[in-house]
Amino acid sequence: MPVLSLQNLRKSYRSPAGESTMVVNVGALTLAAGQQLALRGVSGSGKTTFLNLIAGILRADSGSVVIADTDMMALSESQRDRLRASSIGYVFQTFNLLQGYTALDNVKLGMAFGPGGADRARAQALLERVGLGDRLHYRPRQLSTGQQQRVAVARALANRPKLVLADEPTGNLDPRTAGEVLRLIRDVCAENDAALLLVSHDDDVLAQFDHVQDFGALNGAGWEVAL
Ligand SMILES: Nc1ncnc2c1ncn2[C@@H]1O[C@H](COP(=O)(O)OP(=O)(O)OP(=O)(O)O)[C@@H](O)[C@H]1O
Repeated sequence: MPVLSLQNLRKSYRSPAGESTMVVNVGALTLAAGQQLALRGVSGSGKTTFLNLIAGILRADSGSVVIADTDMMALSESQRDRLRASSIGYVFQTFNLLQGYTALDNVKLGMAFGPGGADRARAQALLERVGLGDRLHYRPRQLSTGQQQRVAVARALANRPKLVLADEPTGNLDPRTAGEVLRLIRDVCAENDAALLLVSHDDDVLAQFDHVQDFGALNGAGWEVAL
């Protein structure tokens, strides 16, 4: 059974002038456990919208998104939130860390709704693995941008999700740290047999993937991807 299976996914936005613009129009995409796919896309091409539809943060106008055996489109918003918390790790472009909490607590909170609940030892081990062993008790505003991004990566991976979505996950890191963080994301996904769907415009990031698709060219034409 695929970890992610979507069909005929469409999403339009209304412009401030009231015109409807279709931003996502994807015919089919299937990812099995352990598969890793990168989508190359320029700014504004709809990549974040696409990931938000898969994560159930946004609701599509039509089409289907199935995570393992659960149809996202059939769920209420709170059910989608629960499914996302238990099965999906999302590394957001803007991190979305909770400002009032330490790095360690941010990772533990990310685990609270997962299958194993909050696990301090695992949270600490992941933060050590992203090079933040000496920043466990720092709050986001006491961390550099790149350090915040690494906390976000640790949080997304903490639950051993079946599906990991990553939106420019290394966009704020220097090339060396970016390479390490990307390696970490890919290794943890491989260890857990998780599927990984990453979007980026960075050629160094894309070069690490065996499977790369051009999102900008293919979205809108109702494209289909099967690895
Ligand atoms: N709530 C909204 N209402 C109207 N238009 C929107 C809305 N959200 C996004 N858009 C438009 O949809 C398009 C795609 O936005 P999206 O954030 O998905 O792009 P992206 O490819 O992730 O870009 P970036 O890499 O710059 O983050 C943009 O042109 C944007 O103006």
